[in-house]
Amino acid sequence: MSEGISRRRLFGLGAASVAAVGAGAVVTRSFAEEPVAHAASSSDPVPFYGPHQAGVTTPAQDRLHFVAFDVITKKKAELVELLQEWTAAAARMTQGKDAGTFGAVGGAPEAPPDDTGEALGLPPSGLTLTIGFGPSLFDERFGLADRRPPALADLPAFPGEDLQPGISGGDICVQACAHDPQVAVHAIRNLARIGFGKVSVRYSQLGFGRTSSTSRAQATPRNLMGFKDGTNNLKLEDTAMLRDHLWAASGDGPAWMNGGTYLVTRKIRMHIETWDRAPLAEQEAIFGRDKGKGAPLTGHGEFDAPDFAKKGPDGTPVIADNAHVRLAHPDAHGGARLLRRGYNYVDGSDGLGRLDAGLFFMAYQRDPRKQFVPIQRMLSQKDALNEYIKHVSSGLFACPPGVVDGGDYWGRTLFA
Ligand SMILES: C=CC1=C(C)c2cc3[nH]c(cc4nc(cc5[nH]c(cc1n2)c(C)c5CCC(=O)O)C(CCC(=O)O)=C4C)c(C)c3C=C
Ligand SMILES: [Fe+2]
Repeated sequence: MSEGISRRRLFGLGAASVAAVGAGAVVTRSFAEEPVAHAASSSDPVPFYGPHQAGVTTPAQDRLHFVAFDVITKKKAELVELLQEWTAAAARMTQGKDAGTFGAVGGAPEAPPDDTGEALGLPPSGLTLTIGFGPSLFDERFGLADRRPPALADLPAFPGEDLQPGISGGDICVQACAHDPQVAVHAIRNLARIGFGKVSVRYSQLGFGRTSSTSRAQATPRNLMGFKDGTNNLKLEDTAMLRDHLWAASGDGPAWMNGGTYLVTRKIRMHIETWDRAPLAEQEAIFGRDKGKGAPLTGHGEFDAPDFAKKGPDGTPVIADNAHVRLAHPDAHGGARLLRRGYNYVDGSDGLGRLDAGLFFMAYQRDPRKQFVPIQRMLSQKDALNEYIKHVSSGLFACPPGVVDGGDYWGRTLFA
Protein backbone atom coordinates (compact mmCIF):
# COMPACT_ATOMS: atom_id res chain seq x y z
CA MET A 1 0.00 0.00 0.00
CA SER A 2 1.32 3.48 -0.78
CA GLU A 3 2.55 5.71 2.04
CA GLY A 4 -0.49 8.00 1.88
CA ILE A 5 -3.42 5.62 1.61
CA SER A 6 -5.43 4.74 4.69
CA ARG A 7 -7.11 1.35 5.14
CA ARG A 8 -10.47 3.08 4.81
CA ARG A 9 -9.49 4.97 1.66
CA LEU A 10 -8.12 1.88 -0.02
CA PHE A 11 -11.45 0.14 0.32
CA GLY A 12 -13.47 3.29 -0.36
CA LEU A 13 -11.64 4.05 -3.59
CA GLY A 14 -11.52 0.54 -4.95
CA ALA A 15 -8.55 -0.97 -6.71
CA ALA A 16 -9.13 0.81 -10.04
CA SER A 17 -9.14 4.29 -8.58
CA VAL A 18 -6.13 3.55 -6.38
CA ALA A 19 -4.24 2.55 -9.51
CA ALA A 20 -5.41 5.69 -11.30
CA VAL A 21 -4.34 7.99 -8.47
CA GLY A 22 -0.94 6.34 -8.25
CA ALA A 23 1.47 5.79 -5.39
CA GLY A 24 1.88 8.73 -3.03
CA ALA A 25 -0.61 10.99 -4.82
CA VAL A 26 -3.71 10.33 -2.74
CA VAL A 27 -5.16 13.39 -1.03
CA THR A 28 -4.58 12.17 2.50
CA ARG A 29 -3.06 14.99 4.54
CA SER A 30 0.28 14.33 6.20
CA PHE A 31 0.22 13.67 9.95
CA ALA A 32 1.93 16.93 10.80
CA GLU A 33 -0.81 18.90 9.10
CA GLU A 34 -3.51 17.41 11.32
CA PRO A 35 -4.09 20.14 13.88
CA VAL A 36 -6.96 18.50 15.75
CA ALA A 37 -6.15 17.43 19.27
CA HIS A 38 -8.58 14.52 19.37
CA ALA A 39 -10.69 12.41 17.10
CA ALA A 40 -13.92 14.16 16.12
CA SER A 41 -15.83 10.89 15.95
CA SER A 42 -15.16 7.40 17.24
CA SER A 43 -13.85 6.23 13.87
CA ASP A 44 -11.51 9.17 13.22
CA PRO A 45 -7.73 9.21 13.81
CA VAL A 46 -6.09 10.76 16.86
CA PRO A 47 -2.90 12.70 15.98
CA PHE A 48 0.22 10.69 16.78
CA TYR A 49 2.75 13.54 16.95
CA GLY A 50 2.84 16.12 19.75
CA PRO A 51 4.65 17.26 22.89
CA HIS A 52 2.89 14.59 24.99
CA GLN A 53 2.03 11.04 23.98
CA ALA A 54 -1.54 10.44 22.89
CA GLY A 55 -3.57 7.98 24.96
CA VAL A 56 -3.18 9.81 28.27
CA THR A 57 -5.53 12.80 28.16
CA THR A 58 -7.16 11.57 24.94
CA PRO A 59 -10.84 10.99 25.79
CA ALA A 60 -10.77 7.37 26.95
CA GLN A 61 -11.70 5.03 24.13
CA ASP A 62 -13.95 1.99 24.64
CA ARG A 63 -11.36 -0.78 24.30
CA LEU A 64 -7.90 -1.67 25.54
CA HIS A 65 -5.14 -4.06 24.60
CA PHE A 66 -2.26 -3.57 27.01
CA VAL A 67 1.02 -5.45 26.58
CA ALA A 68 4.23 -5.70 28.59
CA PHE A 69 7.38 -6.87 26.84
CA ASP A 70 10.66 -8.27 28.12
CA VAL A 71 13.64 -7.14 26.03
CA ILE A 72 15.59 -10.22 24.97
CA THR A 73 18.25 -8.68 22.76
CA LYS A 74 21.40 -7.75 24.62
CA LYS A 75 22.37 -5.13 22.05
CA LYS A 76 21.38 -1.54 22.77
CA ALA A 77 21.61 -0.67 19.05
CA GLU A 78 19.03 -3.36 18.24
CA LEU A 79 16.70 -2.02 20.91
CA VAL A 80 16.98 1.52 19.54
CA GLU A 81 16.40 0.23 16.02
CA LEU A 82 13.29 -1.59 17.22
CA LEU A 83 11.96 1.57 18.90
CA GLN A 84 12.44 3.39 15.60
CA GLU A 85 10.63 0.66 13.65
CA TRP A 86 7.83 0.60 16.23
CA THR A 87 7.45 4.37 16.04
CA ALA A 88 7.06 4.31 12.26
CA ALA A 89 4.51 1.50 12.51
CA ALA A 90 2.63 3.25 15.33
CA ALA A 91 2.50 6.51 13.36
CA ARG A 92 0.98 4.61 10.44
CA MET A 93 -1.46 2.39 12.35
CA THR A 94 -2.87 5.23 14.44
CA GLN A 95 -3.77 6.99 11.19
CA GLY A 96 -5.59 3.90 9.90
CA LYS A 97 -2.79 2.63 7.68
CA ASP A 98 -1.11 -0.75 7.54
CA ALA A 99 1.84 -1.29 9.88
CA GLY A 100 4.37 -1.42 7.03
CA THR A 101 4.64 0.43 3.74
CA PHE A 102 3.75 -2.62 1.60
CA GLY A 103 0.88 -3.63 3.81
CA ALA A 104 -1.09 -6.83 4.24
CA VAL A 105 -1.55 -7.51 0.53
CA GLY A 106 0.83 -5.18 -1.32
CA GLY A 107 4.13 -6.94 -0.84
CA ALA A 108 5.96 -9.73 -2.64
CA PRO A 109 4.04 -13.03 -2.63
CA GLU A 110 7.22 -14.81 -1.52
CA ALA A 111 7.58 -12.70 1.66
CA PRO A 112 5.50 -12.57 4.84
CA PRO A 113 3.30 -9.45 4.69
CA ASP A 114 4.45 -6.44 6.73
CA ASP A 115 0.92 -6.13 8.15
CA THR A 116 -1.16 -8.99 9.49
CA GLY A 117 -4.34 -7.86 7.72
CA GLU A 118 -7.13 -8.13 10.27
CA ALA A 119 -7.67 -4.36 10.30
CA LEU A 120 -8.04 -4.05 6.51
CA GLY A 121 -11.17 -2.03 5.81
CA LEU A 122 -11.46 -0.74 9.36
CA PRO A 123 -11.19 2.98 10.14
CA PRO A 124 -8.53 4.34 12.55
CA SER A 125 -11.13 3.99 15.35
CA GLY A 126 -9.40 6.53 17.61
CA LEU A 127 -6.39 4.22 18.05
CA THR A 128 -3.70 5.54 20.36
CA LEU A 129 -0.44 3.76 21.19
CA THR A 130 1.36 4.85 24.33
CA ILE A 131 4.76 3.47 25.35
CA GLY A 132 6.35 3.21 28.79
CA PHE A 133 9.66 1.95 30.18
CA GLY A 134 9.67 -0.22 33.31
CA PRO A 135 12.25 -0.12 36.15
CA SER A 136 13.86 -3.35 34.88
CA LEU A 137 14.96 -1.64 31.65
CA PHE A 138 17.31 0.47 33.75
CA ASP A 139 19.44 -2.46 34.95
CA GLU A 140 22.99 -3.13 33.71
CA ARG A 141 22.00 -4.48 30.25
CA PHE A 142 21.82 -1.23 28.29
CA GLY A 143 23.84 1.20 30.40
CA LEU A 144 20.73 3.09 31.48
CA ALA A 145 21.11 2.75 35.26
CA ASP A 146 22.09 6.38 35.77
CA ARG A 147 19.14 7.54 33.67
CA ARG A 148 16.51 5.87 35.85
CA PRO A 149 14.19 8.56 37.20
CA PRO A 150 13.87 8.62 41.01
CA ALA A 151 10.09 8.69 40.47
CA LEU A 152 10.42 5.24 38.87
CA ALA A 153 11.25 3.75 42.29
CA ASP A 154 9.89 0.21 42.72
CA LEU A 155 6.43 0.23 44.27
CA PRO A 156 6.37 -0.99 47.87
CA ALA A 157 4.43 -4.09 48.87
CA PHE A 158 0.88 -3.33 50.00
CA PRO A 159 -1.12 -5.33 52.55
CA GLY A 160 -3.53 -7.84 51.04
CA GLU A 161 -2.10 -7.93 47.52
CA ASP A 162 -1.40 -11.25 45.82
CA LEU A 163 0.77 -10.25 42.87
CA GLN A 164 1.57 -12.85 40.22
CA PRO A 165 5.05 -12.23 38.78
CA GLY A 166 4.13 -13.62 35.34
CA ILE A 167 1.57 -10.85 34.83
CA SER A 168 3.50 -8.07 36.58
CA GLY A 169 6.40 -5.81 35.67
CA GLY A 170 7.91 -5.69 32.19
CA ASP A 171 10.74 -3.78 30.51
CA ILE A 172 8.46 -1.96 28.07
CA CYS A 173 4.70 -1.54 27.95
CA VAL A 174 2.43 -0.40 25.16
CA GLN A 175 -1.12 0.68 25.85
CA ALA A 176 -3.33 0.39 22.76
CA CYS A 177 -6.74 2.03 23.10
CA ALA A 178 -9.35 2.19 20.35
CA HIS A 179 -13.08 2.16 19.84
CA ASP A 180 -12.81 -1.13 17.95
CA PRO A 181 -11.17 -4.08 19.76
CA GLN A 182 -9.90 -5.53 16.48
CA VAL A 183 -7.98 -2.32 15.79
CA ALA A 184 -6.36 -2.36 19.25
CA VAL A 185 -5.45 -6.05 18.99
CA HIS A 186 -4.11 -5.57 15.46
CA ALA A 187 -1.79 -2.82 16.67
CA ILE A 188 -0.30 -4.85 19.53
CA ARG A 189 -0.01 -7.96 17.39
CA ASN A 190 1.95 -6.07 14.75
CA LEU A 191 4.28 -4.48 17.29
CA ALA A 192 4.96 -7.96 18.72
CA ARG A 193 5.55 -9.28 15.20
CA ILE A 194 8.00 -6.48 14.40
CA GLY A 195 9.79 -7.13 17.70
CA PHE A 196 10.33 -10.86 17.10
CA GLY A 197 13.76 -11.88 18.36
CA LYS A 198 14.33 -8.59 20.18
CA VAL A 199 11.44 -8.57 22.64
CA SER A 200 9.04 -11.22 23.92
CA VAL A 201 5.55 -10.70 25.23
CA ARG A 202 5.58 -11.04 29.02
CA TYR A 203 1.81 -10.63 29.41
CA SER A 204 -1.06 -8.79 27.82
CA GLN A 205 -4.52 -7.72 28.94
CA LEU A 206 -7.70 -7.01 27.02
CA GLY A 207 -10.12 -4.49 28.47
CA PHE A 208 -13.61 -3.42 27.49
CA GLY A 209 -15.83 -0.64 28.79
CA ARG A 210 -13.65 2.23 29.95
CA THR A 211 -14.00 2.85 33.68
CA SER A 212 -13.17 6.51 33.64
CA SER A 213 -13.84 9.73 31.84
CA THR A 214 -10.83 11.79 30.88
CA SER A 215 -12.87 14.64 29.34
CA ARG A 216 -15.85 16.63 30.56
CA ALA A 217 -17.47 15.88 27.19
CA GLN A 218 -17.73 12.20 28.14
CA ALA A 219 -20.48 10.60 30.20
CA THR A 220 -19.17 8.75 33.25
CA PRO A 221 -19.16 4.99 32.58
CA ARG A 222 -19.77 2.19 35.09
CA ASN A 223 -17.44 -0.45 36.44
CA LEU A 224 -18.39 -4.12 36.89
CA MET A 225 -19.69 -3.38 40.39
CA GLY A 226 -22.32 -1.24 38.70
CA PHE A 227 -21.06 2.14 40.00
CA LYS A 228 -20.21 5.23 38.00
CA ASP A 229 -16.42 5.35 37.90
CA GLY A 230 -14.30 8.32 36.86
CA THR A 231 -16.47 11.14 38.19
CA ASN A 232 -13.78 12.95 40.13
CA ASN A 233 -10.93 12.25 37.72
CA LEU A 234 -8.30 14.53 36.23
CA LYS A 235 -9.68 15.60 32.87
CA LEU A 236 -8.09 17.07 29.77
CA GLU A 237 -9.88 20.39 30.28
CA ASP A 238 -8.15 20.84 33.69
CA THR A 239 -5.02 22.33 32.13
CA ALA A 240 -3.53 23.75 35.32
CA MET A 241 -4.14 20.52 37.25
CA LEU A 242 -2.59 18.46 34.44
CA ARG A 243 0.51 20.63 34.73
CA ASP A 244 0.63 20.12 38.49
CA HIS A 245 -0.38 16.45 38.75
CA LEU A 246 0.25 14.72 35.41
CA TRP A 247 3.21 15.85 33.33
CA ALA A 248 6.80 15.50 34.51
CA ALA A 249 8.48 18.91 34.35
CA SER A 250 11.95 20.37 34.34
CA GLY A 251 13.55 19.86 37.76
CA ASP A 252 11.43 16.79 38.60
CA GLY A 253 14.11 14.31 37.55
CA PRO A 254 16.13 13.49 34.42
CA ALA A 255 15.46 15.89 31.54
CA TRP A 256 14.58 13.01 29.20
CA MET A 257 11.24 12.66 31.03
CA ASN A 258 10.18 16.31 30.67
CA GLY A 259 6.71 16.25 29.14
CA GLY A 260 6.32 12.58 30.03
CA THR A 261 4.30 10.93 32.77
CA TYR A 262 4.31 7.79 34.94
CA LEU A 263 1.86 4.92 34.58
CA VAL A 264 0.84 2.53 37.36
CA THR A 265 -1.16 -0.53 36.35
CA ARG A 266 -2.93 -2.87 38.78
CA LYS A 267 -5.03 -5.82 37.73
CA ILE A 268 -7.68 -5.93 40.45
CA ARG A 269 -9.86 -8.99 40.56
CA MET A 270 -13.37 -8.48 41.90
CA HIS A 271 -15.18 -11.13 43.93
CA ILE A 272 -18.19 -10.50 41.77
CA GLU A 273 -20.47 -13.23 43.15
CA THR A 274 -19.94 -12.05 46.74
CA TRP A 275 -20.49 -8.43 45.71
CA ASP A 276 -23.73 -9.35 43.96
CA ARG A 277 -25.08 -10.68 47.27
CA ALA A 278 -24.26 -7.49 49.20
CA PRO A 279 -27.26 -5.23 49.98
CA LEU A 280 -27.57 -2.00 48.01
CA ALA A 281 -27.10 0.17 51.12
CA GLU A 282 -23.86 -1.64 51.94
CA GLN A 283 -22.58 -1.28 48.37
CA GLU A 284 -23.29 2.47 48.48
CA ALA A 285 -21.68 2.85 51.90
CA ILE A 286 -18.53 1.12 50.61
CA PHE A 287 -18.04 3.69 47.87
CA GLY A 288 -19.67 6.66 49.66
CA ARG A 289 -21.74 7.33 46.55
CA ASP A 290 -25.20 6.28 45.42
CA LYS A 291 -25.45 3.63 42.76
CA GLY A 292 -28.02 5.32 40.55
CA LYS A 293 -26.65 8.78 39.87
CA GLY A 294 -23.18 8.40 41.35
CA ALA A 295 -23.85 11.31 43.73
CA PRO A 296 -21.91 11.47 46.99
CA LEU A 297 -24.08 10.24 49.90
CA THR A 298 -24.06 13.81 51.21
CA GLY A 299 -25.33 15.35 47.93
CA HIS A 300 -27.80 15.00 45.08
CA GLY A 301 -25.92 15.33 41.79
CA GLU A 302 -23.02 13.28 40.48
CA PHE A 303 -20.64 16.23 40.52
CA ASP A 304 -21.63 17.64 43.94
CA ALA A 305 -18.61 17.88 46.22
CA PRO A 306 -18.72 15.30 49.03
CA ASP A 307 -19.18 16.73 52.53
CA PHE A 308 -16.92 14.50 54.62
CA ALA A 309 -17.77 16.37 57.85
CA LYS A 310 -21.52 15.77 57.60
CA LYS A 311 -22.96 13.50 60.31
CA GLY A 312 -26.18 11.48 60.21
CA PRO A 313 -28.89 11.43 62.93
CA ASP A 314 -26.91 8.78 64.84
CA GLY A 315 -23.85 11.06 64.93
CA THR A 316 -21.74 8.93 62.58
CA PRO A 317 -20.31 10.34 59.30
CA VAL A 318 -22.70 10.04 56.34
CA ILE A 319 -19.71 9.07 54.22
CA ALA A 320 -18.13 6.39 56.39
CA ASP A 321 -14.54 6.61 57.61
CA ASN A 322 -13.68 3.54 55.50
CA ALA A 323 -15.58 4.63 52.36
CA HIS A 324 -13.52 4.40 49.16
CA VAL A 325 -14.08 8.01 48.06
CA ARG A 326 -13.15 9.43 51.46
CA LEU A 327 -9.87 7.50 51.52
CA ALA A 328 -8.99 8.18 47.87
CA HIS A 329 -10.02 11.85 47.88
CA PRO A 330 -7.28 14.50 47.38
CA ASP A 331 -8.21 15.98 50.80
CA ALA A 332 -6.84 12.82 52.43
CA HIS A 333 -3.52 13.08 50.57
CA GLY A 334 -2.42 16.70 50.61
CA GLY A 335 -4.17 17.35 47.29
CA ALA A 336 -2.64 14.40 45.36
CA ARG A 337 -4.63 13.41 42.27
CA LEU A 338 -4.46 10.76 39.56
CA LEU A 339 -5.57 10.56 35.96
CA ARG A 340 -7.34 7.21 36.06
CA ARG A 341 -7.74 5.42 32.72
CA GLY A 342 -8.73 1.86 33.59
CA TYR A 343 -10.89 -0.76 31.87
CA ASN A 344 -13.21 -3.56 32.89
CA TYR A 345 -11.94 -7.03 32.13
CA VAL A 346 -13.50 -10.49 32.06
CA ASP A 347 -11.02 -13.30 31.40
CA GLY A 348 -13.73 -15.98 31.26
CA SER A 349 -14.33 -17.98 34.42
CA ASP A 350 -11.92 -19.56 36.86
CA GLY A 351 -12.87 -23.23 36.69
CA LEU A 352 -14.70 -22.94 40.01
CA GLY A 353 -17.81 -21.35 38.54
CA ARG A 354 -16.74 -17.79 39.30
CA LEU A 355 -16.17 -15.01 36.79
CA ASP A 356 -12.51 -14.08 36.47
CA ALA A 357 -13.33 -10.40 36.23
CA GLY A 358 -12.46 -7.02 37.62
CA LEU A 359 -10.74 -3.75 36.88
CA PHE A 360 -7.51 -3.28 34.96
CA PHE A 361 -6.62 -0.10 36.84
CA MET A 362 -4.34 2.32 35.05
CA ALA A 363 -3.38 5.71 36.47
CA TYR A 364 -1.08 8.37 35.02
CA GLN A 365 0.68 10.83 37.28
CA ARG A 366 3.68 13.09 37.72
CA ASP A 367 5.31 11.11 40.55
CA PRO A 368 3.96 7.77 41.84
CA ARG A 369 5.87 8.19 45.13
CA LYS A 370 3.66 11.20 45.93
CA GLN A 371 0.42 10.06 44.27
CA PHE A 372 -0.37 6.38 43.72
CA VAL A 373 1.75 5.06 46.61
CA PRO A 374 0.22 7.10 49.48
CA ILE A 375 -3.31 6.68 48.10
CA GLN A 376 -2.92 2.92 47.69
CA ARG A 377 -1.21 2.61 51.08
CA MET A 378 -4.25 4.14 52.75
CA LEU A 379 -6.72 2.17 50.63
CA SER A 380 -4.93 -1.11 51.32
CA GLN A 381 -5.16 -0.52 55.08
CA LYS A 382 -8.66 0.89 55.48
CA ASP A 383 -10.83 0.64 52.37
CA ALA A 384 -14.16 -1.16 52.90
CA LEU A 385 -13.88 -2.27 49.27
CA ASN A 386 -10.98 -4.60 50.15
CA GLU A 387 -13.40 -7.35 51.18
CA TYR A 388 -14.47 -7.61 47.55
CA ILE A 389 -11.23 -7.16 45.58
CA LYS A 390 -7.70 -8.54 45.25
CA HIS A 391 -4.75 -6.90 43.47
CA VAL A 392 -3.18 -9.66 41.35
CA SER A 393 -0.75 -7.79 39.10
CA SER A 394 1.25 -4.59 39.17
CA GLY A 395 3.21 -2.51 36.69
CA LEU A 396 5.10 0.76 36.79
CA PHE A 397 6.34 2.59 33.69
CA ALA A 398 7.97 5.88 32.74
CA CYS A 399 6.15 7.12 29.66
CA PRO A 400 8.44 9.49 27.76
CA PRO A 401 7.29 12.72 26.10
CA GLY A 402 5.56 12.62 22.74
CA VAL A 403 7.12 11.94 19.36
CA VAL A 404 7.39 15.38 17.82
CA ASP A 405 7.64 14.53 14.10
CA GLY A 406 8.62 11.88 11.55
CA GLY A 407 12.32 12.22 12.40
CA ASP A 408 11.73 11.45 16.07
CA TYR A 409 11.13 8.08 17.76
CA TRP A 410 9.74 6.58 20.97
CA GLY A 411 12.39 7.00 23.67
CA ARG A 412 14.79 9.23 21.71
CA THR A 413 15.26 11.51 24.69
CA LEU A 414 16.30 8.49 26.79
CA PHE A 415 18.66 6.85 24.31
CA ALA A 416 20.11 9.89 22.51
C1 LIG B 1 -4.73 3.77 44.41
C2 LIG B 1 -5.68 4.25 43.66
C3 LIG B 1 -7.00 3.62 43.44
C4 LIG B 1 -7.32 2.28 43.30
C5 LIG B 1 -6.41 1.09 43.34
C6 LIG B 1 -8.74 2.22 43.09
C7 LIG B 1 -9.49 1.06 42.91
C8 LIG B 1 -10.84 1.00 42.61
N1 LIG B 1 -11.72 2.06 42.51
C9 LIG B 1 -12.98 1.61 42.22
C10 LIG B 1 -14.14 2.39 42.04
C11 LIG B 1 -14.26 3.77 42.28
N2 LIG B 1 -13.23 4.63 42.56
C12 LIG B 1 -13.74 5.90 42.72
C13 LIG B 1 -13.00 7.03 43.01
C14 LIG B 1 -11.62 7.07 43.13
N3 LIG B 1 -10.73 6.04 43.17
C15 LIG B 1 -9.45 6.51 43.27
C16 LIG B 1 -8.28 5.75 43.36
C17 LIG B 1 -8.21 4.36 43.32
N4 LIG B 1 -9.21 3.49 43.10
C18 LIG B 1 -9.53 7.92 43.33
C19 LIG B 1 -8.34 8.85 43.43
C20 LIG B 1 -10.86 8.28 43.25
C21 LIG B 1 -11.43 9.68 43.30
C22 LIG B 1 -11.80 10.02 44.70
C23 LIG B 1 -12.39 11.40 44.79
O1 LIG B 1 -11.65 12.37 44.55
O2 LIG B 1 -13.57 11.53 45.08
C24 LIG B 1 -15.17 5.84 42.54
C25 LIG B 1 -16.12 7.02 42.67
C26 LIG B 1 -16.35 7.80 41.41
C27 LIG B 1 -15.16 8.53 40.91
O3 LIG B 1 -14.85 9.63 41.34
O4 LIG B 1 -14.48 7.96 40.04
C28 LIG B 1 -15.48 4.53 42.24
C29 LIG B 1 -16.86 3.98 41.95
C30 LIG B 1 -12.90 0.21 42.10
C31 LIG B 1 -14.07 -0.69 41.76
C32 LIG B 1 -11.59 -0.17 42.35
C33 LIG B 1 -10.98 -1.50 42.37
C34 LIG B 1 -11.48 -2.57 41.83
FE1 LIG C 1 -11.28 4.01 43.00
